[in-house]
Amino acid sequence: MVRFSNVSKRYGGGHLAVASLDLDIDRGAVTVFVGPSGCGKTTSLRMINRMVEPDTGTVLVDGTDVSRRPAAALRRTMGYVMQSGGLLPHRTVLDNIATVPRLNGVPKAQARRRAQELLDVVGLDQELGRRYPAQLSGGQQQRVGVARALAADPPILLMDEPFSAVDPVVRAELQQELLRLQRQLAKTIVFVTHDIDEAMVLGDKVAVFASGGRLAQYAPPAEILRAPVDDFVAAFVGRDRGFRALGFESADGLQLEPAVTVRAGEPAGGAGWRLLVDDDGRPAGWLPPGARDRRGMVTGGSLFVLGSSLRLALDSALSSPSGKGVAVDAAGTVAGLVDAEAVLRLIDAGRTG
Ligand SMILES: Nc1ncnc2c1ncn2[C@@H]1O[C@H](COP(=O)(O)OP(=O)(O)OP(=O)(O)O)[C@@H](O)[C@H]1O
Repeated sequence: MVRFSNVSKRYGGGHLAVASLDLDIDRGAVTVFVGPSGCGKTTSLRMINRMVEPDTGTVLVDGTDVSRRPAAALRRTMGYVMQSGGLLPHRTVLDNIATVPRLNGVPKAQARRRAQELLDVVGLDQELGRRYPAQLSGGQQQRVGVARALAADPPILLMDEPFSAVDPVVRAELQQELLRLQRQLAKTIVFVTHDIDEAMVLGDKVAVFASGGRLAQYAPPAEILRAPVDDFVAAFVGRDRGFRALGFESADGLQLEPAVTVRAGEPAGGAGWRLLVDDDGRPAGWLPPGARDRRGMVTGGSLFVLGSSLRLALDSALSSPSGKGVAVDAAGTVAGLVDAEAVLRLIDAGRTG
């Protein structure tokens, strides 16, 4: 889809911003460029839509050298979302979203109707369409930026640190929204960030750049966590990478223990830890040894939803007051208990088997 072939760039006699980059970006997937500040991520991204021209090498989109296409026409085939949102302050939200379709000659009423639909797509209230960008929160502005990039239905979306100016909670929401959208739209997305966690959440593949514009590793996130190619990548992906890598491991095959449950209102017999459940069989909390009724109940501990990762399975056990994680099915009903050692045994079996 997008291919960098031996691409280099140096600005005004300085250091190499991008050094002999060879990279194939998969169609319909999210590719994340990640790395410390100044390592050439934005420069590489901007070479795709000719906002920056390479000194040597070629960037191909669908087999065509982008330098052979007029820059303005090329850019209209690619959505572009940037950190600041880049919205036009004197235009309403709807008119901002309709910008590219209007440039492409779509009549005003039709472009506005499409813009209205896109508000829904990115999870914004219809009523916000009449406002101006300054009357929106940072997270809302970023959603408008995504809607605007999608307006002409381009096959490629270029996103340059689009979520870095919003707080961590909104940022996590926007990441999940983007993944949801991508499941429906299957665009080719190139996403720049300096946040390795964001890269791991979003990327089907992650390109880790090092200083001097060198591509250090290009692989799916699980592989980068499991097998960083060198000390730079290992340091960049962080200390708890072993634990985070479990987030990409399936928990299928994990043996659950039967749960000793007590329904609210029933006598709480038994000696050890007992799990209190509501009338629908959903977990309410734990009764410690000796506790007779729900006045002695302790809550806390994450739930392990069946089908999710080993990371969540282990976390449910480690965070549980009883030391056993609570596994639930999709309806939230208790399915059994997770023992940390069972998780470790499964990891071990994967290593040796
Ligand atoms: N227009 C420019 N003129 C001169 N030097 C530039 C220009 N744009 C970028 N550079 C330099 O090129 C190098 C790569 O910059 P680039 O913005 O691509 O890095 P980045 O990895 O995206 O960094 P950041 O995460 O800080 O945005 C840096 O050393 C930067 O100072």
